Amino acid sequence: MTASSIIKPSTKLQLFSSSSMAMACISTFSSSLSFAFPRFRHRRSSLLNPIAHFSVSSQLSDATTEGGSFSGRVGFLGLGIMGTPMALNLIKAGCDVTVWNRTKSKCDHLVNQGAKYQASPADVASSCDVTFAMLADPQSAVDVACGVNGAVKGMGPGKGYVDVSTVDGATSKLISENIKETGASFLEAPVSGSKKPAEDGQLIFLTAGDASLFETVAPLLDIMGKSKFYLGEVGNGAAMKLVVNMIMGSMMASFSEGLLLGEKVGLDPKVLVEVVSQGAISAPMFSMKGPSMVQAKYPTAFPLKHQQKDLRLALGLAESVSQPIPIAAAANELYKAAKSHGLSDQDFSAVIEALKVNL
Ligand SMILES: NC(=O)C1=CN([C@@H]2O[C@H](COP(=O)(O)OP(=O)(O)OC[C@H]3O[C@@H](n4cnc5c(N)ncnc54)[C@H](OP(=O)(O)O)[C@@H]3O)[C@@H](O)[C@H]2O)C=CC1
Ligand SMILES: O=CCCC(=O)O
Repeated sequence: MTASSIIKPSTKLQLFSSSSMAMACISTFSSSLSFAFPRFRHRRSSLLNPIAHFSVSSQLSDATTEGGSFSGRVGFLGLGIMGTPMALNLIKAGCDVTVWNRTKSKCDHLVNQGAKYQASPADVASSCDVTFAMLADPQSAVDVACGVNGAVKGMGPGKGYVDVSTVDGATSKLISENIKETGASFLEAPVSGSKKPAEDGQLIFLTAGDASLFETVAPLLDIMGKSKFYLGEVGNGAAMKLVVNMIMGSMMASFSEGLLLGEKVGLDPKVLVEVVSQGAISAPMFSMKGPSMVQAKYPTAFPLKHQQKDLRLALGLAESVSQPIPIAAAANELYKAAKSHGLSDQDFSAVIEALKVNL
C-alpha cells in the first residue's frame, strides 16, 4: 500500500498522528539510523506504531531516504527567532545544512556550527535536495520562493520545498503552484510551538501537500519537532495553524484583561496567575508568560506583530466561509492598538500594555 492510498479523498481534513505516518519512515530502520541521527535513539520507540504499514514512495532520489533516514542536503531559508534554532537542531543532528537569510550576518553562527552558506534562495534550492523556509509573513514567503533569485529558480524534479512559515492558504497555494511547475514537490508545514520548543526540538508540524515529500522529510521533522500531522491538501495546514493562533491570540487578550481588572480591584496578580494555573482554564501559556507580564516584561518569543498578522489572516479565513469570529475580531483590534504603541517586536504578551490607561 502506498502512502497516497491511505488518504481518503472524501475526507477534507485528514489527521495522521506523528506515530502513524512516521511508521512509514521508521518501520525498516536499521541501527544505522541512530548512528546518522543520534536523537532518534530516544525517539524511535515512541514513533513505532504497529497499526500503520505502508511503503515509502518518495519522489526524491533514493540516496536521500536510504534506510528511512534523510541523508540528502537540506536548505534553510529564514533565520529569525524560529528558523535559527530549527536549522541548528538539524546541524546538531548531523544533517548537511545550507543556509540563507536576508540579513546575512544571521547566518554566521550557523556557519560556525557547520552549515554551508549560499548567496540566494535560488542557490540554496539548487544545491539542496530539500529546502525549508521560515519567513515572517505571506509577502516575504512569496518573495523568497517566487521572487528574483527566489527558491523556485533553483527547484526542479527530484527536489522538495517545505514552507514552515505561518501564511494563509492562498499564499501557500501560490507558492505550491510555482514550486510544482518546476517538477519539484511541495509541503506546507507551519508549526505550533514557540522559541523554546524550537530550541528543544519540540515543535508540532501541521503539514499538507505532497504526501511523498511528507514521508521523505519525516526524519527531519522528527529532529525539529515532537509531533506532526498530515492534513491533506495544501491550505489545510495553514488553516489549522491560523485557527490555533486565533484561539491563542484571543486567550492572551482575555488573560490580559483579567490581570488588569484583578489588579484594579485590589487582587494580587501573582496570586491570580497561581489560581488560574490550578483550575480548568490552566494553560502553559498563562503559567509561562503570566509572571513576566505581572512585571511588565515581555521578552520576545513570539513577536506581537506576527500574532496580529495571524489574527488578520484568521479573519480573512473566517470571512471566506462567512463564519462570525467576533471575539477574535476584537482581539485583533487590541493587537493593532499595541502595534501603534510601538510594541510590534515585543512578545505578543505585551498586548496587555494596550489595555493600560495613560499608556
Ligand atoms: N516566534 C514564534 O514563536 C513563532 C513564529 N511562527 C511563525 O514563523 C514565522 C517566522 O517567525 P519568527 O522566526 O518568530 O520571525 P522573525 O521575525 O524572528 O524572523 C522572520 C524571518 O523572515 C525574514 N524576512 C522578513 N521579511 C523578509 C523579506 N521581505 N525577504 C526575505 N526575508 C524576510 C527575516 O529576515 P531578516 O533577518 O533579514 O529580517 C527573518 O529571517 C512567522 O510566520 C511566524 O508567524 C510560528 C510559530 C511560532
Ligand atoms: O505562531 C506562534 C505560536 C506560538 C506558540 O504556539 O506558542
